[in-house]
Amino acid sequence: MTVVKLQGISRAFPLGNNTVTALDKLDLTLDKGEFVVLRGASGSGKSTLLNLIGAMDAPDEGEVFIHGQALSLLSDKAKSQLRSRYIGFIFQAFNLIPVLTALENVQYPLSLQKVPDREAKARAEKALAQVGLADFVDRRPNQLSGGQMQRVAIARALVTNPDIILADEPTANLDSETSKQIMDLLGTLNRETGVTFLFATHHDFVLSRASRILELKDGHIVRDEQPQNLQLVEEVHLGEKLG
Ligand SMILES: Nc1ncnc2c1ncn2[C@@H]1O[C@H](COP(=O)(O)OP(=O)(O)OP(=O)(O)O)[C@@H](O)[C@H]1O
Repeated sequence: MTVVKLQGISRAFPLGNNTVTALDKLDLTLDKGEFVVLRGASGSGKSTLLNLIGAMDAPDEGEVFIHGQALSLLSDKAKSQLRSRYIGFIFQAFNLIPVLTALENVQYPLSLQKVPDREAKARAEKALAQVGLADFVDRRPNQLSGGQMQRVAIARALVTNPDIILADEPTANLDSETSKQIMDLLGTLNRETGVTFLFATHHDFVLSRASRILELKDGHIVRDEQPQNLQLVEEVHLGEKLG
């Protein structure tokens, strides 16, 4: 099932008297359950792409479809409803609310959806248990490690049962061991819940966990591969070397 479709997307930003083209006539389809890594040098357009899919920004040309719904036809209110219903976000800086406990942070998106308190609390507890934080529900962000804060942020993204979770460098502020644990957790959640993940990252160890690897360069997708194919390519090269 297609969750996201981008058709002929272009996005440019003004820079002095010039414009910088961040994305250039880009097409992309993401299906339910994919675990997609988005790579590319700094400035290649990764964040711009995530912002467009997350309905946080609009393209200059082309159309973004979420569940077949063209975003350009929606009012701001309808867009934020669609965002809250179908899309979860995980940020590099965690973006937790400091005065709220872990439980309250995770409950927050449900209160925006007007889910009754009791149900919201039960769902938030379940999401925190899913990320291994059942014993930390009453802690505030400053009483948690970086890895634990990112787990709270993951629980907050999951709690609304989104179809897709967008993550911009989710492991950028974590040490490598914690980053690996967080990636393993995202992989497990992807398999268990079927949620599609799309995350921008510079970390190479993530590649072995991906079901699809996209690479952006100068606003274009220059690579779109499944790891099995990658392995095949590596084997062929190896075969060539051995042969
Ligand atoms: N709000 C903006 N105003 C002006 N230029 C912008 C804006 N947002 C992005 N750009 C430019 O668009 C291009 C793509 O930026 P983007 O942030 O999408 O890249 P990125 O791949 O996410 O980079 P990084 O890995 O450094 O986060 C860059 O040249 C950037 O300078």
